[in-house]
Amino acid sequence: MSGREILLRAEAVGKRFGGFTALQGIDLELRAGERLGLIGPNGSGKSTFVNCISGDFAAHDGQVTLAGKPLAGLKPHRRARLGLARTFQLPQPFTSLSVLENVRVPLLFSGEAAEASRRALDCLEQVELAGKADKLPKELTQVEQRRLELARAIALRPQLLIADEAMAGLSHAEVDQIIALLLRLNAAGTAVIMIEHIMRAVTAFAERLIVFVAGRKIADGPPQAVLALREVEDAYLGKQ
Ligand SMILES: Nc1ncnc2c1ncn2[C@@H]1O[C@H](COP(=O)(O)OP(=O)(O)OP(=O)(O)O)[C@@H](O)[C@H]1O
Repeated sequence: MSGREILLRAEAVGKRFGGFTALQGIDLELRAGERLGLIGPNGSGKSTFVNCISGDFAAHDGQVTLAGKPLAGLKPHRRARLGLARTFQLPQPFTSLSVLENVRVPLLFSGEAAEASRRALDCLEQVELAGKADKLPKELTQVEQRRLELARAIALRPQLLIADEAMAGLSHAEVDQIIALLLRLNAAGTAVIMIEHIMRAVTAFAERLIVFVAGRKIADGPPQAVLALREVEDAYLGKQ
């Protein structure tokens, strides 16, 4: 892994909401094809960090580069074209469009219009939703809606996929389905940052773990070593 090039580099990223500091001094290097788990107690800044990377929020401090290109000032769709994709904690499909159309939308904006339908169907096959291409999102089960959210995210063949709690509310078997799907995407070359509270999913998936507490990164390393740290245990027991 250490031989691969740096894909994402975050340096001293900080974000405030009014007088409240939600993130401070976050440094992170992620290599191409890496599987990173991002964990931390509720409110520790995980989604805020993802929002700063994805362009949904503007960071107040620091900078983020993807494959060496600064992301500051770029709208989310421009970041998507550079190879960055994310899912949201609550799936955000276009409710009046079919499942297939939902996956076609990002492709239409990317200049791949001619082959958008073929590519959209290919993405639905990857997430095992091709049989429901003509359904509306509301006709899907919860796990199918999560898979649709992932299909929309991978439509542009991202180099980096950030999955923000893609498994919340799912059954044990459904969680396994999403882990398998993310592992397949990763095996095909996509780096993945998994933000997740379901610890067995994180440990099954991630080859490296970072931990946020109160807007700061307190640990970064191999999962078993990170989870054995006293300060990580304390954070989950509410001692920090
Ligand atoms: N738009 C916002 N305006 C004000 N405060 C915000 C906003 N978004 C997040 N925060 C605050 O920033 C802190 C970090 O929130 P964030 O959602 O990033 O945490 P998280 O680690 O993702 O939590 P969870 O695991 O519950 O999703 C919290 O205290 C939250 O209330």
